[in-house]
Amino acid sequence: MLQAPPSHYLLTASLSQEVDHRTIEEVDIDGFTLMEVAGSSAAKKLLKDYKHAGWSHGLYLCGKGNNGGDTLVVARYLLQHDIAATIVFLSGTDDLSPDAQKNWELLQQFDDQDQLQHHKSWEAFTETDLEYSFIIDGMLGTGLDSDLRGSYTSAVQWANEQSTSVFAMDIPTGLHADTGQIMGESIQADRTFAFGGHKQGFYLEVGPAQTGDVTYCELPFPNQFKSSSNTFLLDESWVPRPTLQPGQHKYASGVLYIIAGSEGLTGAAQLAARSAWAEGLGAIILICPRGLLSIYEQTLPSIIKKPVGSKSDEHFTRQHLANVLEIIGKKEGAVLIGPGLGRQEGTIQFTNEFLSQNTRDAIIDADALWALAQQKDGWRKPDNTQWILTPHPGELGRFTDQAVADDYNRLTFVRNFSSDKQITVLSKGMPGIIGTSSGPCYLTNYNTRYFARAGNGDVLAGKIAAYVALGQEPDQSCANALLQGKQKLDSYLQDSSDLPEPKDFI
Ligand SMILES: NC(=O)C1=CN([C@@H]2O[C@H](COP(=O)(O)OP(=O)(O)OC[C@H]3O[C@@H](n4cnc5c(N)ncnc54)[C@H](OP(=O)(O)O)[C@@H]3O)[C@@H](O)[C@H]2O)[C@@H](O)CC1
Ligand SMILES: Nc1ncnc2c1ncn2[C@@H]1O[C@H](COP(=O)(O)OP(=O)(O)O)[C@@H](O)[C@H]1O
Ligand SMILES: [K+]
Repeated sequence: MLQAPPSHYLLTASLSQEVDHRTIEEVDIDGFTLMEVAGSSAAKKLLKDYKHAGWSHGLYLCGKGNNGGDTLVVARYLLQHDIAATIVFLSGTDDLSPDAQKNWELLQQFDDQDQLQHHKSWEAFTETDLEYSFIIDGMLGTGLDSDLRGSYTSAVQWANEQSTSVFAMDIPTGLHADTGQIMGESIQADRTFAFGGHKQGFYLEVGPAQTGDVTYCELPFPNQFKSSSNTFLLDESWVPRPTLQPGQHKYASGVLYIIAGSEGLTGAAQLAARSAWAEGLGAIILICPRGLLSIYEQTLPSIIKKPVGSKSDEHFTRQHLANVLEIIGKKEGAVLIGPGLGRQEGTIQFTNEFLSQNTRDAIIDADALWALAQQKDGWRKPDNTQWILTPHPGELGRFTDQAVADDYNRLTFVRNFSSDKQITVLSKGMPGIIGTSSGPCYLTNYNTRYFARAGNGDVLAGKIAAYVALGQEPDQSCANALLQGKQKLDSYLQDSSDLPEPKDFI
């Protein structure tokens, strides 16, 4: 099972509030202290990372809640470094949260050189006309409860039009912490300092474009308070690399059966087989309709081919079922089914009967997903097997009548679907989402659009299947396959500005 470190737990707004609250109530670290840790941590990172930027004057946009309070702490630290501060209180200063109020009083005491100005409304501020070295967004944090109201909208629009860098405290104002949707308007930050946890919405919908770079600032929250998070950020900083143990015998270091290909779609089978082979498997056995054997004999020399049916067969049908089950019954191994199978009626019947009788771990991709979805909800994974489904958004949508158009709904659906069906689901797209049978979901944070070319799904399925055949858990196999593709993408882009092709990810 994947085990994300606490820095990679993704928080919703309510979980953030619960963690704050429990830390204050149960471990007796008060809110003022938490605010000090949050603001000082962001301030120190800013001072360190931008020490050569020649900052002289910052603009701080503050709401009346604790997000505004964090921002006043930042202003105080930077003032200590001779960076003047203009504070704009969008909701005035009469109704600040108690900790923000304390910090406002404190900040004024640190202004011994008259470097602090403030305005008690957005309208009061727009009358002035100074140049600022940066803008800090401390208007709203996890307390956002609706589309932006009042002058918050104008302030956000104005900040987004400035050429100055914008740094968001905790979350860009207007971005929904759970869904990644924009609530009317949202700050488009250059960088976001996430206090005590990344928010789930950073990685959904437009989240990545609004947050800019995300910097995690640790707060003294006991890890167990975050443990009800069921969503995690997947990146190479923590996912264990696969440990491949080449066996003495070809059948001892992982056997993968691939059931793929049909007339006109043999390329998908070849890409999946090559991709899996590159991971060092002992043996790959490509089961194919006999009519296609000659193609694979020429293109896949390292792969063992087991043809079924007669020479005129160019797609799978039910008549092949007994033979296929017999082949995969011979040696332990995993099964990849789907790439290029086609959607003939006979193939759909073959696939569904195969899946109901197969007792091997199975990776179900492409046309096998199509076949499965034809059964509507009337399918169950046989006991004692592990299944991984790898749907792209269109394929995922066939398993549900609910809308999965936005990422939050997709995440919710993937979580419920994986747990109801007791399977692992790799929902392809941006972000990629791995859903597991026990509940946890994992989100990618990199640009997956480079993979949106025909054939990349076959390569990905081949990699996942290879890792399963080598004995990795399903969630780990999906994570490794995704991140391996990302690594290949990064190194490809270092040398080339062309669009990568599927072969570049093998
Ligand atoms: N001690 C702690 O707990 C810690 C907290 N931390 C920090 O606190 C942040 C959460 O603070 P928070 O809960 O005070 O909420 P926050 O986002 O500042 O604003 C709430 C106010 O906004 C208003 N408002 C809401 N929606 C609005 C809208 N659409 N348009 C306009 N106004 C709107 C609403 O006003 P009302 O409707 O009540 O008049 C409400 O009063 C968190 O993100 C982190 O930065 C951590 O750093 C350290 C520990
Ligand atoms: N390494 C990877 N990391 C993230 N996403 C990936 C990776 N490889 C493939 N994908 C996802 O798979 C999709 C391609 O799969 P799919 O649409 O099924 O294509 P096809 O079956 O035509 O090859 C990409 O758009 C991307 O979302
Ligand atoms: K903010």
